[in-house]
Amino acid sequence: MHLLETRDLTHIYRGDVHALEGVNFAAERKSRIAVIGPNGAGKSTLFKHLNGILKPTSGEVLVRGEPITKVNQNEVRKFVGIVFQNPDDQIFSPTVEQDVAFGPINIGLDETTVAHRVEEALHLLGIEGLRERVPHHLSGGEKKRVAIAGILAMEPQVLVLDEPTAGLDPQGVADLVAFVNRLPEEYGMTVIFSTHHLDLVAEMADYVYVMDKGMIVGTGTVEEVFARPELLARTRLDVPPIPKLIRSLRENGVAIDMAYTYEDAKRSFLNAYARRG
Ligand SMILES: Nc1ncnc2c1ncn2[C@@H]1O[C@H](COP(=O)(O)OP(=O)(O)OP(=O)(O)O)[C@@H](O)[C@H]1O
Repeated sequence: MHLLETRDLTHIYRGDVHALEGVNFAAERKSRIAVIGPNGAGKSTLFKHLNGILKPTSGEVLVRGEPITKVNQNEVRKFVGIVFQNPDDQIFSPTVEQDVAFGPINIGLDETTVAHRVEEALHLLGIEGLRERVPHHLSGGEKKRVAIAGILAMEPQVLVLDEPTAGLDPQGVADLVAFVNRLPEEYGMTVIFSTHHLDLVAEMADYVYVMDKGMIVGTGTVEEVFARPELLARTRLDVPPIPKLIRSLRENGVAIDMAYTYEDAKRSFLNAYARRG
């Protein structure tokens, strides 16, 4: 049994837009999953099915093995939290603090629990200083943190992030990566995210689903997917510079370990250098 699963999921929007066609997707506990693919591939549509915002045209979504249609809506929302691409779509309270409290209040938690969860979420995102601010007056990156805090305050087991780095500055991206990477080990959470930046896949995922035209066209570990440049090219994505350089060096006879991130590459280069004596 998977923690979260879609079986033959098909979604046709009004106007005969075939956004998803027979998608089989599965996520396990504590996994970090990237969903990649070009604009319009169906990533956001898939995500909206994962907590029942959309209803399938055909196929089904299963939460811990149970059809989502049989699970109480509140339970589903507690289980799977989605942070949308545009934070303006989910921020609407007069202050940051109230906004982060909105979800927990809505699922009927008592005042003390709500206060505790809000504190923890503000702290985790490092935005305690913004608590009295009007969300609509915040910068894009600040709003993104507020949106994530609002979802985390629900303590979901699955956190879905739709293009989480959109609008973040480089330090904001680094902070987000470090923060998200702690969630599986420290909180037992599963993280599912979409991105157009393959560097982020290397930094933040263990497993990858490649989508194109509403279908899953490839899956595998980061290593497996990056080893298939033709698959990435088909979806208008390219292998990032670090693994590309290291692969090229290996093909040219340099004994160096494969690496996908900056830190791993540094280690590989130093090891190769040391081996040369
Ligand atoms: N509400 C809607 N009504 C009709 N068509 C829609 C709707 N939302 C999305 N679509 C269409 O469904 C397809 C999949 O869109 P979706 O937003 O899921 O793709 P995506 O992979 O998330 O794209 P992006 O990378 O641009 O965010 C696209 O052709 C899009 O135009």
